[in-house]
Amino acid sequence: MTSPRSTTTCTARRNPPRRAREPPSSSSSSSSSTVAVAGAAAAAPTQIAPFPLDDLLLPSSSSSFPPPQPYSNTSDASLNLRVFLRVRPLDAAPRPRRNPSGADSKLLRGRSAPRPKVAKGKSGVCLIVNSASSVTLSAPPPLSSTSALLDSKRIKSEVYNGFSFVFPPESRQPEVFDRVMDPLLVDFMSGKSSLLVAMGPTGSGKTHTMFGCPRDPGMVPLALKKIFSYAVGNAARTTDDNFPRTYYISMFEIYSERGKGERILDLCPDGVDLSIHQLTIKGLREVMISTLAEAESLVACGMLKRTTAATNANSQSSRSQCIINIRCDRKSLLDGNDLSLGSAVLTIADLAGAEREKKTGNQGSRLLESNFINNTSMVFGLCLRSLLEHQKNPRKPLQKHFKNSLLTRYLRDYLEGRKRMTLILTVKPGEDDYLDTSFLLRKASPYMKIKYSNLDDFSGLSSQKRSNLTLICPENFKRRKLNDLELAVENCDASANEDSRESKRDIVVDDSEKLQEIEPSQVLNSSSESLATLDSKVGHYDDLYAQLQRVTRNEMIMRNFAKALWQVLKQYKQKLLESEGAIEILKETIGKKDNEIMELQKKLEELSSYSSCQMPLFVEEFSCRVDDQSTCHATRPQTANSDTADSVASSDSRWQNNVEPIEQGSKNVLSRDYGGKNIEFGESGVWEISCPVDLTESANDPLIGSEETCVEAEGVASNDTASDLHQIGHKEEVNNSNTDCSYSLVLESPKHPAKVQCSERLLYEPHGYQEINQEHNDSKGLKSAQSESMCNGSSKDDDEGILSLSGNKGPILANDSKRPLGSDVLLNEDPETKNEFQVKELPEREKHDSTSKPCNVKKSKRRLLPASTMLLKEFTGPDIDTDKPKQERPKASAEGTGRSNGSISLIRLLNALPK
Ligand SMILES: Nc1ncnc2c1ncn2[C@@H]1O[C@H](COP(=O)(O)OP(=O)(O)OP(=O)(O)O)[C@@H](O)[C@H]1O
Repeated sequence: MTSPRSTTTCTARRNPPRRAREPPSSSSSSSSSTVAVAGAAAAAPTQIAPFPLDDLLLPSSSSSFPPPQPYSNTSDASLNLRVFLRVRPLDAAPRPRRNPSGADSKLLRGRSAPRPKVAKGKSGVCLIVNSASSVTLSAPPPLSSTSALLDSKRIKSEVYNGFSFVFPPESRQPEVFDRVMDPLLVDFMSGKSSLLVAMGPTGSGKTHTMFGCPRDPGMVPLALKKIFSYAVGNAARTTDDNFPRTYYISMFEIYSERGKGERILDLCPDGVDLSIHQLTIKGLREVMISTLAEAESLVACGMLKRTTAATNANSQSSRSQCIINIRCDRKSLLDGNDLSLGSAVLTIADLAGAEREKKTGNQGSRLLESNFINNTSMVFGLCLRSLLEHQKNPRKPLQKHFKNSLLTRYLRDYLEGRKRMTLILTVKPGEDDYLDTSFLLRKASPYMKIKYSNLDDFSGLSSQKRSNLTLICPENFKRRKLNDLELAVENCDASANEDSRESKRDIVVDDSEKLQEIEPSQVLNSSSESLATLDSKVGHYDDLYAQLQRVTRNEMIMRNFAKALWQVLKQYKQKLLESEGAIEILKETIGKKDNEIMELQKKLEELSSYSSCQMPLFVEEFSCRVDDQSTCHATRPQTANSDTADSVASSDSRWQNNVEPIEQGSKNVLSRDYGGKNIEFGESGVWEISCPVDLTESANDPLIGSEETCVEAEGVASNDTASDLHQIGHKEEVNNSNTDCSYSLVLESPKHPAKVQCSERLLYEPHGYQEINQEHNDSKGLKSAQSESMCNGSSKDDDEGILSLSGNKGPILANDSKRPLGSDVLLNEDPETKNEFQVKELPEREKHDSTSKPCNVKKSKRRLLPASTMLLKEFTGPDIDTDKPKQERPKASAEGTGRSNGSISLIRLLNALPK
């Protein structure tokens, strides 16, 4: 093992301080004095004296600030990122010592300047401290009237609130330490890692705040002092819970050499260029420190090694981002086992300040350095801004800006909110610094809204893994390195601390025996190789982990999809079952209905057979009553090609049988039917069925129900399976005879031979029936015709010649053979066709006319003109306006019978007919 003291002996400043050109600002004197101090420090490379901490460190109790609280124990409000603001004195001359009689008083004697005060309203100042958490930034007054006009709309002053604390220019380092670093140290000692970053424009005092100078030490030396005072105190108190702590320091800087990309340099003595992989910096030396002196020497050595250069803005401007890690390793010595309980790392980052080319006057390589510095500052700010926006709106992804610079890659856990970070902003209050100060405050003040509410839970597996690796890798390297170093130390420095070496040799006793036979360089090489192998494995594990995450996510997606699909399928299955149930119910219903239909059909058949056998009433009623002796014919006399099949037998036995004489002398019912007879059509075509009727015999019969006489016909296919015959017309012809009428039906015959039954009824009922419903089924069970008449009972008043209607309900009986006076038939005197039922085929023209009126049996019901009206029209002329609406007709007859003139005339006419 080596000691920090030994590493300081080979100090060589890589970038020796150069004297800067005189900056234009008024702080030139202070700069030169600072350089003088720094030069003095560099002039004694062999031995770096420890910082005079004791006489400068103010006890917390003597400070006006309250005692420090660890951040982790504070209230919820303090869970935000803590942003401190430190205002550099306008004239940053070295401050007078509190105790001028101290050891270093010679350096400052005679050069002590009064502490610069920034008074409110004092000219030359753009930043005024309002309170402990607020400042006001005022734009400097314009230089000329023209620019005053241009700048008239510029914001004159801005107030920035919410800082964790604002350190005024006169504040001293211990005060800053108490406020900023002490709480971090408390957390650090209790095992929590944290980061302190100093940000600000060049020359604003970042390095001064972090490292200070021998007379005015900054946060790092003060923290080391506190750490070791704590360690000594605990050692004096025997043990610290049986958990002895071991501290290590590692330092490195990230810089850019002539703009050739970023590099990492180990700031420890004999440090070399390093590389970064993930969060691990390969080859970074970590030196164990056991005393304050060792630590201070190591830090001083690193500061001397850090790249600095003089610019117009800062005589010793940092040209790199410097990072110091102080690691505390706790071990358990219980049961004699050396078991690590984990490490906490306190990271302190002194960033190079953003700079303007105009101010720094940089050229060449310095200018390239400026670009690198500004770029790193910008990426750092972008990371924090992205974290803030992500926390404000979690739907916004956390941008991976950290990839754009080595510094942000190394500090990724802090920049993504997994570990606590504290910012200290340093600004210059001069008017010349207005732009830099304004830029910094505008950019960085919102960062105080970043929250650390879920520090413990937020670190996922990946983060945890990275953290472990970060801790493990240096530890492994350190162990191997320590073995090597210990061997070297054993050979060259036998008077070193034997106890310490012995204890460490015990830790690695097995390895050391082997390593004694190996050259140190070989050990180093093998260590580097092992580290490289480990790094590659880490990379491999990272890839595996990323793949695992992808697979897990895909699995979740597929699982959810399968669940949703399963639900849909279940719903469909349920619906299917319901449908099947409904189908079963319907099937049962259909079966029942089928049974009912079968029963009804059976009943119907029974009724049909009964009616054909027992009740010839229908046949009789639908028989053609041309006369008792005549026969009916269905003919086609007028067609050209009707020679062979013109005349069709129309008189069958049933027809003849059906034409039975009815009770003679009975005038109760008179029915005249066209139909009931079967006429067979041999060919398809349009046929006309006509029957002349002699009305002479029934001229004196009382007429009832004549107004509602209907004619229906139905074609029946010969095979009794289909009904294709259509009534497509209805002809009525009136001849100049009051005894003859001709009634025709125009039928369309199908291709198949068919039978036709047609009927027309005129009912006479002196004593009356009000309603007659008839239904006919032929012997083959086919419904053939239906006729319905409204009839009223009637009585004939011979004296008056008036047919009075009245009646009772009753069945219709068989008719007599008297020809009725058809209400809707016309008189025809044609002797040849008299009493013949003819079937004629219509000419083509008439076919078209007829077929254009679709007619089927069911629709053939129509309301005919009352027979009385037709007859009266014929005989009396148009005097009787029966077609007019009822309200336009005369209300009552002259006789006061309440009957219409038409009815009276009809009755008179009927009475006048020869019997
Ligand atoms: N609070 C202060 N009190 C006294 N002197 C200060 C204070 N802050 C800064 N200075 C002095 O100002 C000069 C510049 O400070 P410093 O080098 O720390 O600036 P910086 O921000 O680190 O600049 P850069 O980013 O260029 O490195 C130094 O000489 C330093 O001593």
